[in-house]
Amino acid sequence: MKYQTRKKALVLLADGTIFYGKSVGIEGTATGEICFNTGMTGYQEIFTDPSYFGQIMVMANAHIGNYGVNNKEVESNGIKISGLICRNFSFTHSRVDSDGNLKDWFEAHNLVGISDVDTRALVAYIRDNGAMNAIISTDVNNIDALKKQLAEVPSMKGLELASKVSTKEPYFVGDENAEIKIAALDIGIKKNILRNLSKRGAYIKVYPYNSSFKDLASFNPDGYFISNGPGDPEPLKEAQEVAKEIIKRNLPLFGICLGHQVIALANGISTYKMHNGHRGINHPVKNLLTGKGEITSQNHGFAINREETEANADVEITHVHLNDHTVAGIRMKEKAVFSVQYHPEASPGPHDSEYLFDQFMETIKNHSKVPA
Ligand SMILES: NC(=O)CC[C@H](N)C(=O)O
Repeated sequence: MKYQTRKKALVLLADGTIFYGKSVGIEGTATGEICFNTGMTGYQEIFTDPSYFGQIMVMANAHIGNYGVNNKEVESNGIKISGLICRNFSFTHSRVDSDGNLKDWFEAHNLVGISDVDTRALVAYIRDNGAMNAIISTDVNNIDALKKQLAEVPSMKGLELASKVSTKEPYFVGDENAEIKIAALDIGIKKNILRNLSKRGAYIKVYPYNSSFKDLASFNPDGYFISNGPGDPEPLKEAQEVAKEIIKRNLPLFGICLGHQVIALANGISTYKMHNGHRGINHPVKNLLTGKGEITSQNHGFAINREETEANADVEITHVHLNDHTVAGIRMKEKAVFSVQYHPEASPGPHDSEYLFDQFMETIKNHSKVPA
């Protein structure tokens, strides 16, 4: 392999802490909220997950890039993280069905990445000190200017980001002759959710983030879906309005992650920013309805208020995160409405929770049998 001269680069945290590393190829500066993912595989799916928009990703896995990239393993139309921090970046890769290497892919998408960072120390630091903004840069001699630039980066709390990643125009997925029609509100939707719905026999129309209930209802769907996505759920008033209208009419509704938070807000349950979110592919969740455990894929920095959920007469907690007992899933007692804080579509991650898509299809089928 040709020896690469690699520029020194740094990570500057909002509290002034600095970690040094080397540029993985693209020189420049990137900003965002720093977060870490503990998954040992699935980097390409993570980098393209729209829920990570506006975040600098620290990969806890020691090796990134070693299996290259594959054009099919994407969760959206491009890289959505704002920058990458890792330990060892592999400039060569080995995998039969790869379409190229990660460095070229980063260059094609203009992504700033830093390797050779002591990611174990950095992950422990963020874990202990909580989520905060950061700047990564190859401009290592200009720390005062970087500090100024970092001070301008908005806080994730209160930040609306769905509009940055949502589709501009509605589009369709699946077989138009399918038995079940679903209207999906795209506030940052992952492709694997659409794959999971279409492979279960759904024809889906995906709507932009600011669509109204009337827009979605014009498709005459059998069920409604509100997607995952980036940012704080609180400012997403239009999406909350859509959820309220669906709930009012007792129509089938399933929400994932940001969609789950929107459904909670529509029920008057508040959300809060966690000290440090859940991001990884081995998070244990208990299904309180079956008593069974699930190993889940997670990616969230906000959660819904547990006390308010328990006190809400219309809502019941169905799933609990076993590490910290945060709410991982809810359903509405008298309605065909349920949601989870984690990712049944995984990608990456284990498929223990795929049954939730089956449950959604069943809910829709049973619901349509009930006379209106
Ligand atoms: N994956 C998601 O939908 C994340 C939801 C929200 N942006 C959060 O961080 O909690």
